[in-house]
Amino acid sequence: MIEFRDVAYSYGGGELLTGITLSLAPGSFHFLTGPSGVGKTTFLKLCYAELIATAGTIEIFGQDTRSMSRDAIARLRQRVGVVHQDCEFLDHLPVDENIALPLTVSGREAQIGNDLDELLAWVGLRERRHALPPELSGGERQRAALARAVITSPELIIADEPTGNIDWEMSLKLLKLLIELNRLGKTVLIATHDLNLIRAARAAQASARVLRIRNRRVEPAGAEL
Ligand SMILES: Nc1ncnc2c1ncn2[C@@H]1O[C@H](COP(=O)(O)OP(=O)(O)OP(=O)(O)O)[C@@H](O)[C@H]1O
Repeated sequence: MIEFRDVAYSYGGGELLTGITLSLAPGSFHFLTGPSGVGKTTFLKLCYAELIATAGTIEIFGQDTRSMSRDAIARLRQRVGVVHQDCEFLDHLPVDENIALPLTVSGREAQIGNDLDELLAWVGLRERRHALPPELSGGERQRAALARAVITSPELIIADEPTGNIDWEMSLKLLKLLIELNRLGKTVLIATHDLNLIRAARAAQASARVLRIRNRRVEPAGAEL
């Protein structure tokens, strides 16, 4: 699904990431970990063509991101659901309209009906559907962001520190949702610094793999995690 071949990325100074060769198979479940500032968000952005490698090749869904047109990148993004670290919403729109936004803005309003009701129930926000984003708790925001990321039925789900600001119980609920998505065949990639979350995931989903950024490289983590 995603192939990195000798990839490097630099924001203009020295290389932040270098020598990355790896692949994420369809249906796999990966964590990406490493201390703050090592480049986790940058790596995720390379995985959905928000950033283009400064050296090497990245293929997403079999397409080389360096040679893709803007339209092709826009089409590729429709196959990826991203839960961003900051979980921003349009504060003047209720939760359900925010979740449906990816369909509304791409002219697919007709799809909203039942899908949205099911999704609200799945993330436990049916009762909160008319609330405005500033009225939501941290956990509710994260679940709304996950619902928004998956409403278009993406094949790949990328979440950047999805449990960053929420308590442990809520983190486990969110993890359960991500594992369910993986069991439905979605490929899942989660950046987190929370090693307990990784341990909990491995207990529930034995095939979860862990990548770590160290010395500017993304590599499989050892058995210590
Ligand atoms: N647009 C940008 N321009 C220049 N430097 C950037 C840009 N975005 C990120 N950086 C720098 O690249 C480095 C890696 O940032 P990144 O956000 O990828 O790390 P991270 O591991 O996700 O950090 P955190 O865990 O704190 O979110 C940081 O030093 C950051 O300041």
